[in-house]
Formats: sequence, structure tokens, C-alpha cells
Amino acid sequence: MAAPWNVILLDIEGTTSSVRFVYDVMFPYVLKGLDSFLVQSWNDPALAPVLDQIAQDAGRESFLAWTADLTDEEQRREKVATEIRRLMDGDVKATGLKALQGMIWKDGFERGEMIAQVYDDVPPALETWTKAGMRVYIYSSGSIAAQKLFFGHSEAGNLLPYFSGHFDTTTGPKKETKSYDTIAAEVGEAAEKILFISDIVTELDAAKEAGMDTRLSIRPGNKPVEDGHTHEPIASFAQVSIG
Ligand SMILES: CSCCC(=O)C(=O)COP(=O)(O)O
Ligand SMILES: [Mg+2]
Repeated sequence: MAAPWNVILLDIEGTTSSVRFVYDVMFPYVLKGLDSFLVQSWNDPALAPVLDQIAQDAGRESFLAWTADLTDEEQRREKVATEIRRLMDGDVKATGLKALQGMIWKDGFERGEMIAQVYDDVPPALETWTKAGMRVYIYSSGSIAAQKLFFGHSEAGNLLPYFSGHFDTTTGPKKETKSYDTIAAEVGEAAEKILFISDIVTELDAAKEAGMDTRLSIRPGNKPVEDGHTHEPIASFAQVSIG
């Protein structure tokens, strides 16, 4: 029997990997390194668009406009650091914050200070699905750069060869149907031929509204899910039946 989907689209936190790893390892790494990263990278041209994005996420036109009242670099860095801490306190999935986190995680993954946790059932499922001819994509609030660092440096080794591509919030928010329309168009598949797996019901609702098939990821430490949703739960990728 042919597989019911041509594409499998995966969330990361709460789906391929534990919420605990993100909150206990990855986020503290950012908070610890934030101030020194900003000092060291302040004149790095790669930081400028990220600072503009942080300002835009805060409702301002640009970093220059956002910090126009400040007189020196140190004050501007402090404003950025305060905003990053505020966003992280509220677990806001803002695009600028996620881009900055990815830049800070780069050293951590590349130096071996962090190794990404993935559930044991994930690598064999990626192998099975891709061998069966399906394409696998990631859609996470984590930036595409961060996703590549994460899966390039996982406990199971480099998992990047399994992925046909990556999506983040630059495609659109994960709780909006339009984002899933865009992803379907970009991967060149009818939405009905795409399975999206996530731990967040509102993300799955948006994907289903776009016509995608869905599975609700139930992993240890995930936020409890209220009854009344319409998504088939799975506790392991081994439960995804490809026929
Ligand atoms: C490499 S992603 C790190 C985790 C993260 O920052 C995040 O926001 C994950 O969100 P998800 O959409 O994968 O639940
Ligand atoms: Mg998630």
C-alpha cells in the first residue's frame, strides 16, 4: 500500500525533542551568554538585520528608530538585552528573538558544549520515512539556522541529511492557517498529502484548516492538552503508520 502522505512536517520542541532540553539547557545557555555575545558581536554585520527584526517585533520601524533616544552603544546593548530577557520570560516566539538565540547557540553546538536531545524513536522513523520516498521538513519557531545546528549536532549524530528543508516563523506564525498554505505551496504538494506532527493543538488546528493531516505529539513534560481536539495522539513516531 502506498504511503498516505508525500511529506511529513515536524515540530521540534515537544515533538522530536523534549521541552525540558529546550528550557533546561538551551534557554539558560542564551541567558548566560547574552551580554558577552552582544559585546563581541556588536559590529558583526550579521547582527544588524537581527536587531532590526527585534525592533520590528517591538512595533518599531528599525533598530535605529527604536534606540534613537539612547546616546551610547552600552545603553543600546542594554535595551536589547532587557528586551530579550522580557521575551524569554514570556516564552514569546518572536522572529528576532529566535534569530538571536540561534546566533548564540552556534558556539555552543559547534564547540560541543550542547548536544541536541532527540527521542529514540526519531532517527529510525526518519530513516523509514525517507526510505519509503517521503520528504521530511521541519517547521519550528526556532530559526532555520538554529534548526540546522540542532539536528547537525544531535545525540544521534548529524540528522540533517534526512531533511528536505526547513521552515520557521519567517514563513508565518505557527498558529495561522496561511503559514501552512505557504508551506504546502513551497514544498509543491497538496495539503492533503502532508502530515504535520506537533505538541500544540492550536498549531495542528491551523494545519488541519489548511487541509493537512495531523498527529498530536504526546511526550513526557509536554503541556497538558485539553479534551475536545480532533487530532490523533501519538507517543512515538513509531505509531505513524505509513501503510
Ligand atoms: C532549534 S529550535 C529550539 C527550540 C526553540 O527555540 C523553539 O522555539 C521551539 O519551538 P517549536 O516550534 O519547535 O515548538
Ligand atoms: Mg512544539
